[in-house]
Amino acid sequence: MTTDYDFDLLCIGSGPAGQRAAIQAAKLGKRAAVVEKRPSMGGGCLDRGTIPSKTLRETVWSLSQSSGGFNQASALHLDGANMRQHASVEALLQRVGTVGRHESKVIEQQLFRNEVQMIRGEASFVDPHTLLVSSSEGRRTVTAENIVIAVGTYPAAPPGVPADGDLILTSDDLVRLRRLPKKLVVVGGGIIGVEYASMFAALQIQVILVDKRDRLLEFLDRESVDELMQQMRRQRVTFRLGEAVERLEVTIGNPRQAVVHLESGKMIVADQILFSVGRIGATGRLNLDAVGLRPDDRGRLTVDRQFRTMVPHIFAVGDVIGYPSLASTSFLQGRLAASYAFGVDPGPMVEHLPIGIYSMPEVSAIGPPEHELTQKKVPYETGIARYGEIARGQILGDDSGFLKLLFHREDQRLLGIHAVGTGATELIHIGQAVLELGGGLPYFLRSVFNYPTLAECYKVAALNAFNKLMGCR
Ligand SMILES: Cc1cc2nc3c(=O)[nH]c(=O)nc-3n(C[C@H](O)[C@H](O)[C@H](O)COP(=O)(O)OP(=O)(O)OC[C@H]3O[C@@H](n4cnc5c(N)ncnc54)[C@H](O)[C@@H]3O)c2cc1C
Ligand SMILES: NC(=O)c1ccc[n+]([C@@H]2O[C@H](COP(=O)([O-])OP(=O)(O)OC[C@H]3O[C@@H](n4cnc5c(N)ncnc54)[C@H](O)[C@@H]3O)[C@@H](O)[C@H]2O)c1
Repeated sequence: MTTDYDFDLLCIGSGPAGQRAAIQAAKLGKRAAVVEKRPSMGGGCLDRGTIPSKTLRETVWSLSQSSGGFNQASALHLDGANMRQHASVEALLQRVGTVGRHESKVIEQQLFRNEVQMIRGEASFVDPHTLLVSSSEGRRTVTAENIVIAVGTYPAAPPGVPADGDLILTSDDLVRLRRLPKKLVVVGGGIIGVEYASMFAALQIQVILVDKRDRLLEFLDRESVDELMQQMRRQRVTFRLGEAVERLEVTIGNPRQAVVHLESGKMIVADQILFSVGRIGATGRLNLDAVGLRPDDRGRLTVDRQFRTMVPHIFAVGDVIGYPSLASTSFLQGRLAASYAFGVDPGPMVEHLPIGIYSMPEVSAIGPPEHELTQKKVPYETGIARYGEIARGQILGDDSGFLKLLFHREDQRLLGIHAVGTGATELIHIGQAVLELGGGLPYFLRSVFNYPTLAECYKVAALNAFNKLMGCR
C-alpha cells in the first residue's frame, strides 16, 4: 500500500533527471521527494556541467567581441595581449556563479511550489524501498514506493597523476579555475573537449587537442566537423588525432609543467592539461548490493524502455544510464519515468534527438548525417545555405557558417538538418519541427521567412535542393 511508505516517489539527485521526475510525480498528485547531497539543488548540470560551461562560453564570446572583433569567420583578428589582459579568471568566472545561483533558486522554487520535499544529504540503499540519508546533521532513513536513481556522473580520472585543479584539470575544475595557461593540452575530443578547446583558443591560448580516434565527433555530419576544425585551426588549435594518451605527469622543477605521454612514445609539454575522456556513473556509494543491482564497468545502470532497472520499482534516468547523456534528454527521461511509475503511458520518446555543441562556431544537428544515409542506401539530395550569402550572416559578421538540409529524393521528406555557425543550436529547431511532423521540401518552398534572419537559410537551402532535384543550374 502506498501509505506504508514516506513517499510515493523519491529521486536520488536533483539534476535535470531527478528534478523533473519528482515534479511529474507531484503533478500526478503523488507525494514526491528529492535527496541531494550538494548544498544547492540543480545537479551537476548547474554546478559544473551545462550551465557554467555555457555561461563561460557567452562570457568568452562577448569578451572576445569587445577586445578586438573576434567573430566566427575571422578569429585571428584578435589582439592576443589585449585579450589575455581582459580575460582575468575572475572576470571569466563572475557570471558563472551568478547564473548558477539564480538557476538553482528557480529550481528550488519549482520544487517548493509543487510540494516536492527537498532532503539534504547523501542517499544509499538499505533495502529496495528504504534509503539511508547521511548529512552533517545526522542520519535518517526514508522509505518510498518508487525510487528514481538520477545521480549523474563524474569525470574519468587521469592516468598517472590526480587532477589537482591547477596543472591537471577535469571539466569539474574549470568552474573554479585559478589561472589561465599560455599553452593548454586538451585530452579527449568529445563534446566537452571540443567546447573547451575552442573557448580557450578564443582567449588566444595555444591549444593542442589530442584524441585517440582518427576523426572527431563521429556522430556528426563530416562536413560540419570539417568546418568546425577549419575554424578552430584558424584560432590556432592544433589537432593530434589518432594519438592515444598513455599517462600524464607533472614535473618537479620551477615552474612545474604538465606533460602528456602518448602511447606512440611522444610527449607534449604544457602549462595545463584538461583531461576530458568521458564520465563515470556516480553509483559507487549507493550500496546497490542491497537491492541486487550491478552497474557496468563505467558505473552505468541498464534500464528498459520505461526506465526501470531489474528491480521494477527502481528507475534510473539521466547520465547514469549512459547515451545520450544530455541535460535536454535527462529532463524528458525523468518525466517519462515518473509517468510510467504511476501507470501513465506518456508515449515513446521522439525518434530524433537534437545535438547542440557550443563550440566556437556552434554546431548543431538533428537526423542522420550524410555518411549514415549513404551507408543505409537511402537516396537523398542536399540543399545548402551559406551564411556568406545570407544578409543576416553579413550583419552578424559571420560569413562562414552554413545550414544543410537533407531531403529524400523520392518523396522529398526532410531527413536531416546540419548547421554550423552563429545561432546554429537555435536554428536547428525550425527544421526539427518540420522533421517530426513529417514535412519536407514543399513546406520550405511555400513558406515566407522574416528577412533578414538566419531562418532564411531554410528557404535558400530548400531552393538549392529543389534546383538540384530538378536538374537546374
Ligand atoms: C562540462 C559539461 C557541459 C555540458 N553541456 C551540456 C549542454 O550544453 N547541453 C546538454 O544538454 N547537456 C550538457 N551536458 C550534460 C548535462 O550536464 C548532463 O546530461 C545532465 O546534467 C545530467 O543530468 P542528471 O540529472 O542525470 O545528473 P546531474 O545533473 O549530474 O545531477 C546529479 C545529482 O545527483 C546528486 N547525487 C549523486 N549521488 C547522490 C547521492 N548518493 N545522494 C544524493 N545526491 C546524489 C549529485 O550531487 C548531483 O547534484 C554537459 C556536461 C558537462 C560535464
Ligand atoms: N553541448 C552538449 O550537449 C554537451 C557538452 C558537454 C558535454 N556533454 C555530454 O557530456 C558527455 C561526456 O563528454 P566527454 O567529452 O567527456 O566524453 P566523450 O566520451 O564524448 O569523449 C571522450 C573522447 O575522449 C577520447 N579518448 C578516450 N580515451 C582517450 C585516450 N586515452 N587518449 C586520447 N583520447 C581518448 C575518445 O576517443 C573520445 O573522443 C557526453 O556524452 C555529452 O553527452 C554534452
